[in-house]
Amino acid sequence: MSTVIRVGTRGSALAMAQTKAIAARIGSAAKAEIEIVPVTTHGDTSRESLATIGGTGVFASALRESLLAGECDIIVHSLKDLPTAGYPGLRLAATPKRADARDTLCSRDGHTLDTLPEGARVGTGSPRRIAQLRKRRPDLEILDIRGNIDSRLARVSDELDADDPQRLDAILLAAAGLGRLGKLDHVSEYLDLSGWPTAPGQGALAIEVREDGVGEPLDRAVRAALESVNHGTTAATTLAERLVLAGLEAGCSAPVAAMAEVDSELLFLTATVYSLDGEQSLTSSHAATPEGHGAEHLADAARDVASRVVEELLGNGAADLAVLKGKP
Ligand SMILES: NCc1[nH]cc(CCC(=O)O)c1CC(=O)O
Repeated sequence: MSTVIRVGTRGSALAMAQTKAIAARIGSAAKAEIEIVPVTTHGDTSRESLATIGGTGVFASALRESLLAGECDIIVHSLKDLPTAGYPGLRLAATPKRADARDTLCSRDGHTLDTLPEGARVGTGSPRRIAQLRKRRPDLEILDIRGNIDSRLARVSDELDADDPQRLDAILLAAAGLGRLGKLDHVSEYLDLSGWPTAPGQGALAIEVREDGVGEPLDRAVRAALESVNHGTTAATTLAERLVLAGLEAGCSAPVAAMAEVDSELLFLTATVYSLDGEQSLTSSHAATPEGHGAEHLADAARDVASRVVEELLGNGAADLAVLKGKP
C-alpha cells in the first residue's frame, strides 16, 4: 500500500500551478502519492480592496485551519502572503528555491514605466506598489484592483473597447506568478530590484506542517522530502526580509519592500519603507558575514542584519512614515 500526502493549497490558478509543481517534487522525494486539496480563502472570494480587508493572513488562515483540522498533511503558501507571526500548532517546514523576485509592468502597447503617457491608468491593489508608482510617476492615475492574474491581464487586453470602464493602460504583477502560469509574454518591462524593490518573500513559496506531525510512517517520508526541497539560501534571505516586517510590526500589505541576498559569503539586506503618497521613503542596508557554514549560521546572520535594519528604520522615523499595519 502506498502512502498518500495530502497537499492543501488555495484554489486559484496560480496557487494550483505552484502547488502542483512543488508537490510533484515532494511526492517523488517521499516516494508517496500526492493528493491536492484546494481550499477557498476569504482573500480569494472577497472583492474588497486588499487595503480594506487588512491583508494580514486573509489568504493564509483558511489553509492553516484546514491543516490543523487534519484535512491535509502539508500546505503550500506564497511566502509573501504569509503573516510573519507563527501559527499555534504549525511550523514553517521548508522554503524552496526562490523564483524571480522582481515586479513587472504589463502594459497595453508595450509601454514601460517611463514611456506610459501622462495620466495613464495603472492598476494595482498593493500599497507598496501604489507608493512606488506615486514616487516614480506622480502623474499616473492609479486604480485599486483585485482579482486573479487572468482577470487583471484581461483589463490590459486589446479586446477591450477604448471606452470600456474596465480598461487600463498597465498593471503591475510579480514576475514569479506570471512565470508559474506561463504568461511572461505579457511583460513589457521587468523592474530592476535596485530601483524597484519588492515585498518580503516575493517569489518564494513556503510549506507549513503541523507541529505534531501527521503520524508514522508518513512523518519520516514527509520530513525527508521537505528537507530535500528546502533551499538554505532562500530560507535565510526570506527570514531576514520577513524579520523586517515583524520588527516594524507591519503586515504583509504594508508599504514595505525588502530584499536580501547572499553573495561572496556575505548576507546583504536592504529594506525601504514608503509613505502611502510615495512622497517620502526611508531605506536601510546592512550586511553580515555568517560565522561558519550551515543553516544556523546563515539564520543568525539573517537575524543580525534584520535587527540592524529595523533599528535604523525605526530610529529614522519609519513608524510615522507608513501605515504599517494597514487598515484594521
Ligand atoms: N498577493 C498576490 C500574490 N501573491 C503571490 C503572488 C505571486 C508572486 C509570488 O509568489 O511572490 C501574487 C501575485 C502578484 O503579486 O502579482
